[in-house]
Amino acid sequence: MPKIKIHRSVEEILIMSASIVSALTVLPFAIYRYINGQYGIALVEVVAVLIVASIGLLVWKTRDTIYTSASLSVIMLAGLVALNYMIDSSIFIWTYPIIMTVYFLNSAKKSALMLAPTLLALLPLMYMEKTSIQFASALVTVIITLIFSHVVSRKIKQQNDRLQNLINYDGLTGALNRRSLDDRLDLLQSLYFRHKTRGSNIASVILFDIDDFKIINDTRGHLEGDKILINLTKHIKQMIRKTDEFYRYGGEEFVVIVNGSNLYKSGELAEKIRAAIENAELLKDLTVTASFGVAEIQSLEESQNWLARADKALYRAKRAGKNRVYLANPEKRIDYEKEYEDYKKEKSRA
Ligand SMILES: Nc1nc2c(ncn2[C@@H]2O[C@H](COP(=O)(O)OP(=O)(O)OP(=O)(O)O)[C@@H](O)[C@H]2O)c(=O)[nH]1
Repeated sequence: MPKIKIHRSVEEILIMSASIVSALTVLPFAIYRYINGQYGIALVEVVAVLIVASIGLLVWKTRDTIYTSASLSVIMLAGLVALNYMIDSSIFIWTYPIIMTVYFLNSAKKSALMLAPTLLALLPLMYMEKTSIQFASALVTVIITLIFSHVVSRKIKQQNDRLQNLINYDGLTGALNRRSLDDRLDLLQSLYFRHKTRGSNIASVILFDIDDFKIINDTRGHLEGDKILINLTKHIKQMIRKTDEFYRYGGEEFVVIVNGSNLYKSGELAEKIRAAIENAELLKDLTVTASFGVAEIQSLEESQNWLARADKALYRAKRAGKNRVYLANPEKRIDYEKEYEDYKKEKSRA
């Protein structure tokens, strides 16, 4: 059985670490309360530890980071308010690291929305229990922490977005690049492998390659060739659904990931794209065509193998005369290996 490697995202690692650290931080306090007979408080803390640990486990299993980071934050904030009221306002000191953790886990806007009611709930207690000067200093320090966390979180997000753009998008066409394709295929493959309900995680790849692009470049020039790649990208982005993803795999090769679609449905989409390319005037007075290979996700397979099956189907389409769609049928165990190797040898000699 092949071993499927799972590459965890930074977000997953952050949430799992935050849940472990939170659970381990609160647990000794729960034990301490229990030993001192504060059973109610110990119970709240144990429940918080269990929920927080479950959230970490959920991320590990489902790889969802959006809902789990929000849930983790809500639990921490609810625990903070509950313990402040159950013990006393000495617990308020935990507000500072919790504000930072919430901003660390969520967007600045979401964090502000979660923190506003929490702080409003804590203020009456602080007002009642603290002297005016203590209340004022708590208020000022919380506001400073909030402003600082908010500004830093927004700045990090801006820089992160810019960096993600550079890392994940192709500079010429603006399509997603090969690096993000590799990550995405890995994720889809591992989700498909892990989930029992396979039907909901089905996906297919359409890999296509512009026909005779070298000749187009040689006759019309490289800049005109670039225009074709740019126009083709615009064209296809308008054709596919919001849930589909479009990538430039390299050179004149592109990939569409069709989420929730089987081999035959994706084959139909590939045929639509093929006809659209042929009929669109991507460059004046020139008919551009492309050849397609389509492969459906299958279990117990490395993601690169999934793409390689589409690649083999694409080469068969090229060999059969180009400007056509071929499907990689997972059930049909025909050995295309030799044909594929011969074709590659032939290509490298040309
Ligand atoms: N204009 C332009 N050309 C590119 C770019 N990237 C790769 N190419 C060219 O794409 C051409 C690909 O040539 P081949 O791999 O021989 O493929 P082909 O001519 O399309 O032939 P078939 O695949 O057999 O149809 C090469 O001439 C590359 O220089 C690019 O970003 N812009």
